[in-house]
Amino acid sequence: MKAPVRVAVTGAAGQIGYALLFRIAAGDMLGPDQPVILHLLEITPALPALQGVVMELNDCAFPTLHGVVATDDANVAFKDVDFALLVGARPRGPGMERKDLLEANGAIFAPQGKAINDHAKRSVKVLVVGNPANTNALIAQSNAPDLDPNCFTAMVRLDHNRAISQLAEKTGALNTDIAQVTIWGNHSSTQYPDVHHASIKGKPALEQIDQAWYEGTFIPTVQQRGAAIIKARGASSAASAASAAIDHMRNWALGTAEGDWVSMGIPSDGSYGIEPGVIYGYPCTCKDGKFAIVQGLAINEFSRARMDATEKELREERAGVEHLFAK
Ligand SMILES: NC(=O)C1=CN([C@@H]2O[C@H](COP(=O)(O)OP(=O)(O)OC[C@H]3O[C@@H](n4cnc5c(N)ncnc54)[C@H](O)[C@@H]3O)[C@@H](O)[C@H]2O)C=CC1
Ligand SMILES: O=C([O-])CC(=O)C(=O)O
Repeated sequence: MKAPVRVAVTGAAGQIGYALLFRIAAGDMLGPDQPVILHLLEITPALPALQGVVMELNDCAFPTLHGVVATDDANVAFKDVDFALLVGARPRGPGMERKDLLEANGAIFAPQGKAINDHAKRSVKVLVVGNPANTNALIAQSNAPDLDPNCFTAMVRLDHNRAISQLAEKTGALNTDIAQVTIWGNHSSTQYPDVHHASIKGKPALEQIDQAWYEGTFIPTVQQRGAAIIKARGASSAASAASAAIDHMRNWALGTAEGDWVSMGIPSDGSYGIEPGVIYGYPCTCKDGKFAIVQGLAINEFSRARMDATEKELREERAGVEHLFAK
């Protein structure tokens, strides 16, 4: 067994929290040889419910769970943490876009970014799940000037996994037969699920699906999947979101598979003509705890227009929250 690492999860008494904590504690995120100490943050009124979750975590007697800290104080929650999953935020209801949550949720991420800046390990890996995830990640990052900007990422992995599953279902392949799918841009309905470089059973995906299905069914299905789940369940996706968060962190910490990549919302460095200063979904490989953007992919006009549209939305979201950035 390795020495334990500290993993903060905010919104720990919420829907996603309930699907996430037990898997992290069981070793699904960092491996069965990596003990964790969970740091759980909630708002004060949710502390009794959080205590119930802590009781259940303890009752599982997980070999990899070496401790739990439950608190309503962000300075305690982020103290010395190696990983932080920022889930705590309001979910949307039917008929809303995720950016409609910006006013209610944006304000959560400035103080949390500052608390991470002041208390977390300098190597902390932060994943923002709470919506609108990309812009909330930007708010947190801008309030953490002492940390490497690349400590902050946003979750587009659920969209990535949805894209894989749609392709598998359409072509009768297994999820594991599909590689090199990309979600560019925002975790919103402007995201661009790109299969131009993807393969199914080692052969180009675009040769195995027709363009009409790609444009008319696949792209809108992936873009609108969150809304479809809300309509069906009456609540936003929780178990699949938790699973994607685990995938994102596991790959970031432990690496991506040879010959494949994953989609991560990361600070743009100008790659693919995307303006720096937004958190944008890119194809990434991970090694030794660091991510790198996959470079050199050919971008045709179809892709360019969609990559630019989602960048534009992110710049607009940013313009609406600049008052929350650290001065
Ligand atoms: N990026 C993605 O792919 C996805 C993002 N989401 C988003 O994740 C967020 C959480 O979703 P659910 O767990 O379903 O919501 P939920 O309402 O069940 O749970 C949210 C929890 O956060 C807590 N919370 C609120 N403010 C907080 C603060 N300042 N500090 C700590 N905790 C706080 C609440 O008390 C609540 O327990 C929502 O914004 C939702 O839209 C959901 C699915 C996928
Ligand atoms: O759609 C929502 O509001 C929740 C979410 O982000 C998703 O399921 O992708």
